[in-house]
Amino acid sequence: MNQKILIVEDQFIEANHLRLMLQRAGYGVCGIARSVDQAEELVESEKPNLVLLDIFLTGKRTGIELAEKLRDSNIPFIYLSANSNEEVLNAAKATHPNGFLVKPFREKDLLVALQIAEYHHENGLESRLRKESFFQKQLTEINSEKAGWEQKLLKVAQALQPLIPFDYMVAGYSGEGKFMSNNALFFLRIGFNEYQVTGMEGLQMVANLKMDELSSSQTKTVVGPEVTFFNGASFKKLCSVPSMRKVIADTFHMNAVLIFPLPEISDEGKIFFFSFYSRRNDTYAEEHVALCNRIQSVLTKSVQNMLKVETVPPSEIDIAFPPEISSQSQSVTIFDGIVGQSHLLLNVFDLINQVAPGDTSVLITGESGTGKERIADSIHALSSRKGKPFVKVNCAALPVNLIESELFGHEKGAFTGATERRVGRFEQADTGTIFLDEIGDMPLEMQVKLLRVLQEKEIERIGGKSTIKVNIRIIAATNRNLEKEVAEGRFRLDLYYRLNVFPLQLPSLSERKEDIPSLVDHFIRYYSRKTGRKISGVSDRVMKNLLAYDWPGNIRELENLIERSVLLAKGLVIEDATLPLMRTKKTTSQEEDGRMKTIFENERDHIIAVLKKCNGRIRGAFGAAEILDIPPTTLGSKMKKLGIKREFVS
Ligand SMILES: Nc1ncnc2c1ncn2[C@@H]1O[C@H](COP(=O)(O)OP(=O)(O)OP(=O)(O)O)[C@@H](O)[C@H]1O
Repeated sequence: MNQKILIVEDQFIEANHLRLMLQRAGYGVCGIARSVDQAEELVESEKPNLVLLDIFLTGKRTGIELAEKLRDSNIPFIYLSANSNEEVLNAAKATHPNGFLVKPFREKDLLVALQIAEYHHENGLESRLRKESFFQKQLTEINSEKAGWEQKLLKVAQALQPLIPFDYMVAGYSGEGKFMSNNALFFLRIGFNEYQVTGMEGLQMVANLKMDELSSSQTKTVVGPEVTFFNGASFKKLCSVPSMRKVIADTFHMNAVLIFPLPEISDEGKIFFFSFYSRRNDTYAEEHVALCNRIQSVLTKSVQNMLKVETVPPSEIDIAFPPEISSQSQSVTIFDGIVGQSHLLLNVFDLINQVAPGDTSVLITGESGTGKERIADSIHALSSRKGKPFVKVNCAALPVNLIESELFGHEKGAFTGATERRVGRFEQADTGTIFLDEIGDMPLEMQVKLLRVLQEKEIERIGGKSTIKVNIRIIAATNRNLEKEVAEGRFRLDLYYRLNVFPLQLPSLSERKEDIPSLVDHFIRYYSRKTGRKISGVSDRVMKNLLAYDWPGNIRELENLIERSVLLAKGLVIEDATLPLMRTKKTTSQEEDGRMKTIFENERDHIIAVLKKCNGRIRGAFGAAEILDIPPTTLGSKMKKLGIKREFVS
């Protein structure tokens, strides 16, 4: 074991004790630092493989500051700390540690934590390399295909998504020019593997700008030769002056950008570049810059090839560039039964796609009824454990005195009433997955036992004399704020860190109201089939109310309401759906309730108003598409997305 470990700990006795434990286990200790300054020097001179990091140290700076540097240098680290308050915990969590040990800990805990950290670090590197080599393979395939420039770039966009998350991507030359205006492509993500692709004309139309206004924004958009990113406030500042970035941010509500130039490809001094935009305001980080630098040369070669085989000379491409093409690939069906296409849900799909194949523990958080159990089903179904046991345990529903025997099992005669041997849930889940729902409700004394299962992958039946090895993947879920639970002493910090290897936060329904129309459609179809009733939709008034409601019970509440309404509907359309009055916002006009409409509601209302004027007619002269100045196909897809049905508005 040639591992060099740096100990960053200001308590001399504790540091020395740690050194002895590590050396006994065969690790090399390359230094002990008492402050962040000392640690920085040792990191520089000794290049440790791993750092054990106390949070509060001698001097003003804390271990959390050092952690950020370690992350940038790709050095794994484990925090050593006593239970801390919520603020410190959140800051520590944000640095993505490779482990967390709560003092005092046993030698065994330390060694297991080290093994896990090494495993995750190597696994992380390995999965990164795997993803990157898969991307290179995809590029080779794309290059060998006989397809047009836009089709090829679309495939590049799809291949880039798992490496660089984005909601909008631009590819083209920086600055103004004929070549650029005909070849720049814009990719709006509208599904898991689905994009709407437009040229400049398409963007011009959606942004509602004149072509010369857009060209002038384009001229002002400078792209340098370096990979750069802007998140949140710095992105806002970047967009405070006119540019293409401002147009995109304003039109599609973006909050971060990563600019990835390919300086070797230039035309009359203009550099070819990709820009990735995200609606989240913290998406991009140094790791994306490093990734871009690693894939830059292969992507450059690939784009050069695509440009070479583009048969139509750029100057001959005229304005007849298809205003919109879209793509949909097979993989859209992998999340069968999980309805919605909001960017927040697409982010969740990306994370599931990333984590499902491995054995990593997953912690799903989110309000009650947001679909945590649904997501757990999906992770198991997409993993290599599919077809093996999937055992669900609701920790809140188990009586405290039965929970241990339920989870671990017991031997015959282990306690009064144990007349038979019982195989516990962990054993039942062997080779498969166990889903621990409502983990935040697990009593503290059981948490210690669960921690042992997670660390040692073995259990002991109550009254049993030997340990039993189990091979299980753990998915846990809670609607509680676990950080708060830890800070208030109700949840063990070390267990929290062991479960939180891969956190998955589900958005509430009120954060993704644009998914309501498709969820309503889905539940109506489901309950119509189930009850044998023929219901085709909800009236426009009902949809308005559903969109204005804030859904404290999330999807479950919506599902229950639709189930009830399907049963009670008098005709083919649900005309009445009673929502709790207190929480329904008035929808008649924004002046009445003082609430400003969202862009989504505004767009929906405007389209409905136009459709009403045209008696539901979409195409042709005086059709809604003509009045709205968008292609009928675009209007069709917008109506679908916004839950507008022609028959209900005419
Ligand atoms: N995206 C979705 N598409 C369709 N149905 C969904 C979706 N998400 C959840 N549901 C349905 O909503 C209901 C509630 O979901 P689920 O039980 O998974 O929520 P939960 O977050 O685990 O709730 P709790 O915290 O109360 O246990 C279920 O009937 C589920 O099938």
